[in-house]
Amino acid sequence: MITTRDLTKRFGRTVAVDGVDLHVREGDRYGLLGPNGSGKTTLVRMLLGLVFATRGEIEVLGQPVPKRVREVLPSIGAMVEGPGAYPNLSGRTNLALFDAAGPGGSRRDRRKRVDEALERVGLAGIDRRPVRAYSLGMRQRLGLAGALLRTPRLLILDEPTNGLDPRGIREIRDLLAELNGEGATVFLSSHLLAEVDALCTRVGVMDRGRLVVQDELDDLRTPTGRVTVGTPTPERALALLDGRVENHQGQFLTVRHDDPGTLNAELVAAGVTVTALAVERRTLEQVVLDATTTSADRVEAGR
Ligand SMILES: Nc1ncnc2c1ncn2[C@@H]1O[C@H](COP(=O)(O)OP(=O)(O)OP(=O)(O)O)[C@@H](O)[C@H]1O
Repeated sequence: MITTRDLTKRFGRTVAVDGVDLHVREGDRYGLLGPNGSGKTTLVRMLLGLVFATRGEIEVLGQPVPKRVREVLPSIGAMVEGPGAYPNLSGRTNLALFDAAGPGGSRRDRRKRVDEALERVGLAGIDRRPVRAYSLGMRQRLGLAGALLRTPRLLILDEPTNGLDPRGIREIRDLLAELNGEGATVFLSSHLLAEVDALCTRVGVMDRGRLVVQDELDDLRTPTGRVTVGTPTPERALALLDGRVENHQGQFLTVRHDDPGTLNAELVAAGVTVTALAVERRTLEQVVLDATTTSADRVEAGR
């Protein structure tokens, strides 16, 4: 769906995007993570032909970008850096104008399409208020409605939940999962780990212009070599596993062990009731921390 090779963008002496090989496959829910300034927005803009690359190649929906970008844009729903809207017009009028810029049938069809898009993003009840009176969250939803007008095969969204409250974030996440279930590939950038963790199946991590991680989320969450055991008799388990328990809290023990099966057998054979058993895995946060350098605004003490 999206492939880049050695994609690079320089702004003067700044290398905003540095040799990125991106692979987004059909059906993915791909989350591009990275701190502010790591190059996400520049990368997203290049995918849409809004910024020209200094070096490298881009293919979106099988076509080279920017050369053939006009052919693929009708199949893409995009929202990049704060939805642009005419502030003095209502949300509905803005969307109607946006819709009018594309192909698409009778007046009735167009109105229906606008209504459906507003409904999907939770703005069905909007009145005639101008967009300038909208909250950031409402603007964000309006931008998303614009991206959904033409049942896109591919959604490219830069920080889609920016400015939304927790409930709004949840709603947009559910909506994106639903659209993905209906066949749309979702590619989004975010600086929020939890958001990507909750929604995405595939993750890329940017660090100072470079793509330092790209993998399935499940494959990134490798086991840590520890198993969490729940038991109503933790003392007995502690005595049995002497020296292998790293942490003990109430009825839960964290045990250094590679194989939950043999651990369980050992506990049961010794008469310990096991009520829970879980392999501990690396969190996405750990993956990101391991892959990235210290944050750009941190100043280390010199020696
Ligand atoms: N038009 C531009 N001119 C000069 N430098 C730019 C321009 N656009 C981006 N940069 C620089 O490129 C780097 C990457 O910026 P970019 O906006 O792509 O990062 P980001 O990860 O999207 O961050 P944010 O979340 O803050 O948008 C930054 O150092 C930024 O200052």
